[in-house]
Amino acid sequence: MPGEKRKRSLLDIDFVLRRVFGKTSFRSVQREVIEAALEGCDVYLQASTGLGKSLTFQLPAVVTDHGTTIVVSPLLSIMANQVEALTAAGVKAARLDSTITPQERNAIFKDLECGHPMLRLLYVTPELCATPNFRAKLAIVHKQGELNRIVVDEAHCISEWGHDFRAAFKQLYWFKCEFPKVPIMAVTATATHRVREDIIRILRLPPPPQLQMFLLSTSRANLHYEIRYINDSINPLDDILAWLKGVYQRKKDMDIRDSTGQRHTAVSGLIYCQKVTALQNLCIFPNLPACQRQTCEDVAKELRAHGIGARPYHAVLNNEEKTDTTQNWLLSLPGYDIIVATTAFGMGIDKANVRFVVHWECPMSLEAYYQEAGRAGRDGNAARCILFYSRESRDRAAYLLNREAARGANEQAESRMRSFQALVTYCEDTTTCRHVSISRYFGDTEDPVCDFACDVCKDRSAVAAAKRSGLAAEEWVSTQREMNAESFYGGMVDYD
Ligand SMILES: Nc1ncnc2c1ncn2[C@@H]1O[C@H](COP(=O)(O)OP(=O)(O)OP(=O)(O)O)[C@@H](O)[C@H]1O
Repeated sequence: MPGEKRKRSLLDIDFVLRRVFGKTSFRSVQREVIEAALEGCDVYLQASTGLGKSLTFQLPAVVTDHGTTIVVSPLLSIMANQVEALTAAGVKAARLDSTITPQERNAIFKDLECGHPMLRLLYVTPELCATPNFRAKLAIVHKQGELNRIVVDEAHCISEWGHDFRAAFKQLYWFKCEFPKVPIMAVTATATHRVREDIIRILRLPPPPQLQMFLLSTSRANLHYEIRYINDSINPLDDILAWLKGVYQRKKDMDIRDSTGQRHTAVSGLIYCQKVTALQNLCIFPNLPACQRQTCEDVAKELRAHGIGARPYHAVLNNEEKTDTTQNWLLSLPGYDIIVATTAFGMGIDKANVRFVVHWECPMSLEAYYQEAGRAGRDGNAARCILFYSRESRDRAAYLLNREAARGANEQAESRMRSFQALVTYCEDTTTCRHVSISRYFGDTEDPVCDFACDVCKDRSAVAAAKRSGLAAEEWVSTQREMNAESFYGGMVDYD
């Protein structure tokens, strides 16, 4: 970008922040990242969930008065939500994926080839970037001097050591080979040291100072992390009901004092449950104890029976039901305070006031847990992240991972198992601050300050006692596993 224009862009960023994005000030390093992008640098940005990383590539794309930014994203839902929000803000943005019509696709291609594309941001999948047709279109845009920047969102998907490896991401090295002068911006919340090295190497990002690295702490100070130790005979439902009722009561008491008049049950939350429907459940886990057979449907129904506005969300619902549930939850409507969902829910969904995220059972990796828990408290206010951990659910998750590895269904089995082990260590540990454990896993340079925002820092000995009384003994679990494999794994052994 010529000097004068660049200076003007730098002056315009505060105006665009307010006018287009409706924000009053920049958060954290947003300004520095945006300035580096506008200076034409390649950028690596690693920062916590919910920090506002999207703005750091969206704003430069808008403030530059010509040209297009290509955003490579792994998930259609993320693409759809970002394009919708940008369009609502009056920004010309589109996505090229399987969901658009041939007419829409042609219109996008026509715009790209016209010499002065109107599209400021074009969201694409990594698979599309590997196709000769799309590459040829980009070559035209580049030749016309209108290819401003390539953004690789969720860049950890590039690494086989990452938790969400996607083979097509590895082909993105093509951008630097073909367009060496077009800056690349790689963005992620969840990269370990090894994954970070892979991202930089595979994308062929240049050394500093052309590459500007922004490595921020993964810590989310406003999240309160806690583990609740259980075993197969304990149903998390009773615990959650008691906790929720306590929250509502405290809100009710405060409302009376403050006369705010706000609905005291308006506490937005997400409960992650592994299982989908009773049918699927019965097929896979026919012999599990009742509480372990709970599905999204069951949990939502139980909560509703206690007057709590909970709705299920899973793959078997039809699109209309899914949209209805999501929209009403986003609007915080009565009856839609809590979504009980499989982990597929939440990708790309940005709801500011989620006050809690509960994991009903053991998640499959520390990265997945950090990302899912990170959907709480995106407004910066305090939020709770509760994980119900049992050794039986740990072993069932490990069994599934091993089975997947044995079937050769996933070549990244080893790294998935390593990340799962990290999650188990995190759960079993009763002496290290939860924020510190997460930060160290991601290789943050400094330990975060917790300020009693986790169960360990609040009361270490109570956590140790809860673990002793809540978890089944290792000996018992291993005996059950060996002696009663079929009922322990709920028929999964037969299922093979
Ligand atoms: N400067 C700002 N002031 C106020 N809100 C902001 C600012 N920047 C971003 N936000 C808001 O922060 C929220 C999170 O932003 P975004 O979705 O970009 O997060 P993210 O860093 O990509 O997180 P994740 O990795 O979890 O997806 C959004 O609602 C966004 O509008």
